[in-house]
Amino acid sequence: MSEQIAVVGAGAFGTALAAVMALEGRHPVTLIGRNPLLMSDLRADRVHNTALPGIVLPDGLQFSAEPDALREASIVLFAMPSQAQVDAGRHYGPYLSEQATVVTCAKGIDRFSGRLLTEVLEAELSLHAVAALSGPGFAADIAHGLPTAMAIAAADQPLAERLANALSGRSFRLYASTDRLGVQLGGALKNVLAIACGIVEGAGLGESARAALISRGLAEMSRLIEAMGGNADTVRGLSGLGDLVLTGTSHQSRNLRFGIALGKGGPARSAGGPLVEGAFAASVAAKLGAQHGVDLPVTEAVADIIDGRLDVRSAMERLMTRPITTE
Ligand SMILES: NC(=O)C1=CN([C@@H]2O[C@H](COP(=O)(O)OP(=O)(O)OC[C@H]3O[C@@H](n4cnc5c(N)ncnc54)[C@H](OP(=O)(O)O)[C@@H]3O)[C@@H](O)[C@H]2O)C=CC1
Ligand SMILES: O=C(CO)COP(=O)(O)O
Repeated sequence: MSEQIAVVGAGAFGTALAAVMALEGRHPVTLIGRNPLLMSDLRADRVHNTALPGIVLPDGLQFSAEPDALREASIVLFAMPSQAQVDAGRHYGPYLSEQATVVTCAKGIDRFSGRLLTEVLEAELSLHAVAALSGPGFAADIAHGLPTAMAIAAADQPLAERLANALSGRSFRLYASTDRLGVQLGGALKNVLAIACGIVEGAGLGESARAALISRGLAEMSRLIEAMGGNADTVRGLSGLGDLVLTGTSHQSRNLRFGIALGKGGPARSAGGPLVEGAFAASVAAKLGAQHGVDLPVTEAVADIIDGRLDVRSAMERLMTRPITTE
C-alpha cells in the first residue's frame, strides 16, 4: 500500500523517526516543525545541531514549516511532548486529509484530565483514527540506524498491522498491538520508575536496590494497567519491561538523570523541564492508582518527592517498612 508519512515536531524524537523512515525509502516522508528558520537550515545543512548533533539526515527527507504540508499525508506522527499534544491536534487538525491516521509518539498522560493521549487526541480530532507508538529507543540510536524495536497500538488489528508494516524498516522494527491503554501507560509509568531508579543511583543506594526497584516497579505497572483494562503481555513487552530496563539503567535517559539529581539532593520542582515526562506523570499516575484501588508505592513516593512532600531518606524508609507480603 502506498503511504505518505508526515512527522510533526522537529525535536530529537521526531527528527530521528523521520530520518529512519526516509532512509528506508519506501514512502515519502516530510518532517514538519514550527520554527521556519530551523526547517530552512535543516533543508540546507541536513544536520539538526541541537537535537541530533553530528547525524546527517537522509537526502530523501523533506522539511517544512507549513502545516499545509500535511494535506497529502496518510500517516501523521505527533512527536511533541505529552502536554503539547492537544494543542498540536488543535493547530494541525484542520490540515489533515480525511483518511489520515494520527500516531501519538509521546510518553505521558494528559496532566489535566488524567486521560490517555489517544483519548484526548480523538476528542480533538474526531474524524481520525489515533494510534500510539511507544517502547525502548533513544532518538540518537534510532537516527544512527542502530537496531531498535517498539510497539505500535491501534484500536483494531488491521490498522495496527498496516502502521507497523508502513513504518518499520531494516533498523527500526514495530510490533503491532491493539492494547492502546497498556502501550501508553507502560510508556508513561516507566518514566516515573526511571526517576525512581535515578533517585536510587543519586543517593548511592546500590545496584541491588535498582534491580529490586525495576522488578517491584514492573509489578505496580502491571497492577495499574490490568486494573484499567490493559493486557499483562503488554506489560512484559517493549513498551513496559523493555522501556523500563532501558530508561531505568541508561544515562541517556532524561528521566533517569533528573532522578539522579534528586537523589543527590537537587531541587525537585525547578529541575527538569517539559522533557522529564515522568515528573508530570507521577502525580497523575498516583491519582489513577487511587481511583482504581491499586497500590502504587513507588509511583506515590516519586510523586511525593517531586511535589516536595517527602525526602529521599523518608521515602526509602516508607518503602522498606511496608508490611511483608508475597511477590
Ligand atoms: N528523545 C528520545 O530519545 C525519545 C523521546 N520520546 C518522546 O517523544 C516526545 C518528544 O521528545 P523529544 O523529541 O526528545 O523532545 P524535544 O524537546 O527534542 O522536541 C520536542 C519538539 O516538540 C515541538 N513542540 C513542542 N510543542 C509543540 C506544539 N504545540 N506543536 C508542535 N510542535 C511542538 C518542539 O518545538 P520547538 O523546538 O519549536 O519548541 C520540539 O521540536 C516526548 O514525549 C518523549 O518522551 C520517545 C522516545 C525517545
Ligand atoms: O523514552 C525514552 C527511550 O525509550 C527516552 O527516555 P527519556 O525521555 O527519559 O530520555
